[in-house]
Amino acid sequence: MMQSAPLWFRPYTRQLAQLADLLGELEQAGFATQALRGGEAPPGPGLLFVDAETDLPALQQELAELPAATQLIAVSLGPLLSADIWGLLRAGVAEVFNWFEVEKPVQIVSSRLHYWRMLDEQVADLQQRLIGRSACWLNTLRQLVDMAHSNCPVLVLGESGTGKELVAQAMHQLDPRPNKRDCVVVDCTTLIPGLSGSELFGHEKGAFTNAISTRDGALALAHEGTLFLDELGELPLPLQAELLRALQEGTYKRVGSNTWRQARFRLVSATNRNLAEEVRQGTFRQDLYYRISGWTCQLPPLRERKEDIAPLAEHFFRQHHHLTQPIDRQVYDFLLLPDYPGNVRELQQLVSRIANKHLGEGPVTIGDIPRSDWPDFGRLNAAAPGGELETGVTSLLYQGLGLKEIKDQVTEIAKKVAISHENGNLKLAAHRLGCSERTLQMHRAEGEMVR
Ligand SMILES: Nc1ncnc2c1ncn2[C@@H]1O[C@H](COP(=O)(O)OP(=O)(O)OP(=O)(O)O)[C@@H](O)[C@H]1O
Repeated sequence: MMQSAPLWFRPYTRQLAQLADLLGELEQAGFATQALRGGEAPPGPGLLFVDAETDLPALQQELAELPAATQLIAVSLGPLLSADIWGLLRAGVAEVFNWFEVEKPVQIVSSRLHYWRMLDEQVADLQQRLIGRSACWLNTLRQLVDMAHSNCPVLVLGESGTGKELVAQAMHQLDPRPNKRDCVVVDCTTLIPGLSGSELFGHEKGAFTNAISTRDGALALAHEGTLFLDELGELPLPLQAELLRALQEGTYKRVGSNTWRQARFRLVSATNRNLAEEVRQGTFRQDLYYRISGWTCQLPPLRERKEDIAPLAEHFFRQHHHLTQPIDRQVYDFLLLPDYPGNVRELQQLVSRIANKHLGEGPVTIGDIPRSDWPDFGRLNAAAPGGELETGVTSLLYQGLGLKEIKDQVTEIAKKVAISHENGNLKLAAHRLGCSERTLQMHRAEGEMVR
């Protein structure tokens, strides 16, 4: 099968005869390959040909200048040291293998490309519902697709309002199991230990007062589907033991019954608590923690992905409030100011208040912001004596930094904030800062080197 776009490659080896053979094998398998010259932007996934003689530190520096999401396979034409392999992976390469050591090397390339195509399609689809375009959010979405295609139990961690439930639902939707059934949500804050987990395991008629009929619990309802345990950190200790048994054995008993029943489901749990810390303190069972956290997905707080605020706000204005008119730039600028301890939910509520105050058919403007939501002008004037900026600078001073180092640090923060607030658009960020675009390009390249 011929690929639509050529598969680009860059040779970092002098074994040109072997390289030609290997490219021939790829061509024969239907891959059109094309050498990418230095300075050219990668048009899609690519191959890096290396060997034991390759200057890997220089290559790693080169990789740091590529866009963060570039999909790369390193193909070695000879054995590499383990440290070099890990170095390449840390530099952002997804796969490293020795062409002459593995069986079916073409198949490795082809499977990886196939997976990446599926990944890109599913991430683009997810972005319609799980809004965000920041690098860390895109990483989260890629991880989400990976997790959905694995069998592991997944633990979703994140502060309140970061989208844990949304992520769990998306994982169920992406789960490729044929004939999968429902996603059953259990809010662990509502489980009552006195009922011995009737909500989870079900009960027999007469098992306790008010058990007027036999009822299935969440495990039975989630059979062949997904069980989503929300706020798992709140699960009472006695129920943790029973849940562990059910997960280990795949069997459970209804409350008041002696019959073992089977349930097979995909487990997704979520919490905003630090479960690892709770395990250390003995308030959460270690064995259960290991059982539920086959894969851990940490959702970033909104304050760490401010580029996502504008698209999220736009989504809420358009989808939730059906506003079609333009949103004034000053409104977006205002929305960037809060720290959002309540994360996306807090932004959603703020957008609702603005949308509800908006009148008529004109654009949404700064006058639509309710007075109670106005910025804390004291905090905004942080540059004034005694403000946050002064506190920060004082701390740098006492760390022994001189005027130039302090100036450099403040400059770097200003560049980072401006780029983030302009959604990565260097031209607009440079305009805001009154500096050249090139100054910001250098800032970005340095940032990516520490990626
Ligand atoms: N990336 C996103 N795109 C669109 N809507 C989002 C996104 N993230 C969160 N939301 C919305 O924000 C609200 C809170 O999300 P959700 O309930 O999934 O968060 P949570 O982390 O489970 O919160 P909690 O821990 O408080 O239960 C929901 O209305 C959800 O639809």
